[in-house]
Amino acid sequence: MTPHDTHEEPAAATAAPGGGTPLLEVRNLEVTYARTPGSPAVPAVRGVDLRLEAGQKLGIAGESGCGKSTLALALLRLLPSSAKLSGEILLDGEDIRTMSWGRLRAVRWAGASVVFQGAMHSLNAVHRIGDQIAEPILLHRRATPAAARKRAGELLEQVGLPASRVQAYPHELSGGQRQRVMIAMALACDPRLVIADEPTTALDVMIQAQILRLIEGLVADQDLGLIMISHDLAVLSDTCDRLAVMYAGRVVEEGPAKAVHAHAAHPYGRALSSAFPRIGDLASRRAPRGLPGDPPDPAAVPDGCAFHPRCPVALDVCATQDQVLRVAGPGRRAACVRVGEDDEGAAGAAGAAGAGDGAAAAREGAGEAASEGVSETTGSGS
Ligand SMILES: Nc1ncnc2c1ncn2[C@@H]1O[C@H](COP(=O)(O)OP(=O)(O)OP(=O)(O)O)[C@@H](O)[C@H]1O
Repeated sequence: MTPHDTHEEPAAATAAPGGGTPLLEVRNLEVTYARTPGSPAVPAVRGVDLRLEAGQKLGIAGESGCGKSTLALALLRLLPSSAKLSGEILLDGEDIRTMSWGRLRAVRWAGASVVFQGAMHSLNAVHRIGDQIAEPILLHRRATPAAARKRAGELLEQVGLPASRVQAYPHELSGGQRQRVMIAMALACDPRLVIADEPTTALDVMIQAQILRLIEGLVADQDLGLIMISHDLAVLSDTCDRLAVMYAGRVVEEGPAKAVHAHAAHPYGRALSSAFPRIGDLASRRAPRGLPGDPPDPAAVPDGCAFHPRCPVALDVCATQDQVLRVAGPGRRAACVRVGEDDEGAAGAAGAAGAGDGAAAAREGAGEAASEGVSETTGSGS
């Protein structure tokens, strides 16, 4: 039985206020990459559910290799042919996974669009910026060349660049300006949903903040849905309404962004949030904590909870029992057997381990918590 089968709560990564059709609903999404003959397949995304309304901003966080980019590519069927995709991806109720290529081409610009990291690689070095922005408008909006060029200038102004930059080539712009151009391109056909995969990773902190504010403003003005992907929980909690934390291809925690960042319910969420400094931490010069160990090879995910070998508060049961998302507070879910304990046990032990003592020392803390009456049967869920 997959964890998906045993969800105790319906998928509610972002609750639909009116209960109507959400902008995006992802149900039990699985992506597996085939490898060369003889090598095991890589299950990169394993049973992910998401839900997003227009005007909402969902952050997806996790370490390198946990499947964030695969999830982003899957949402618009941009995966390589070696990837096998299953589940449902409903954009305004229409399944992206099963729609025709013709319909998909239209949806890719007008329904949803993607901003990738590294704008220099995504822009064509030999074409002027204006022509590159105008191209999808010509193709998908059937605009005249003059109207498409005019719209390209307007879009540049919308992202804070002078319309005259339509004449520029990518190498004539700074990294931050190029990222603004990528955002202008993503908005060219008035999409309902924008997926931004590490949109500010290559930029310095000041430019990063400007781009994030720009994205926030555009989402608010145009009532877009936004999915922003990053390894940096602090950036996501600053920009997004809700957060989903991924580990080894699964969502292991979800909830209101600021609450998850400040006080994660899953030990992995806590470790991830202590790995990135908050403003208060910088002021107090508190050093960010690392997370010992590496994420598992997706082709050989450990039995039980995939995080248990690194978990500072793991119990014996975690090595054998798969964990499913369970209620972890108002609007929050986490896939941890220890959800529901009082915080002093689990979070206290997590703090000890996060300070760098390693998993073994932390397990001692967990053991103490367990001997103080923490039930190992707390919501086993499997
Ligand atoms: N085309 C591919 N073929 C085979 N395996 C792949 C392919 N693309 C990604 N993977 C594997 O799938 C897993 C998830 O990768 P993915 O890029 O989605 O993770 P990520 O969380 O976005 O990482 P990062 O933050 O480093 O981009 C990794 O183990 C990766 O090696």
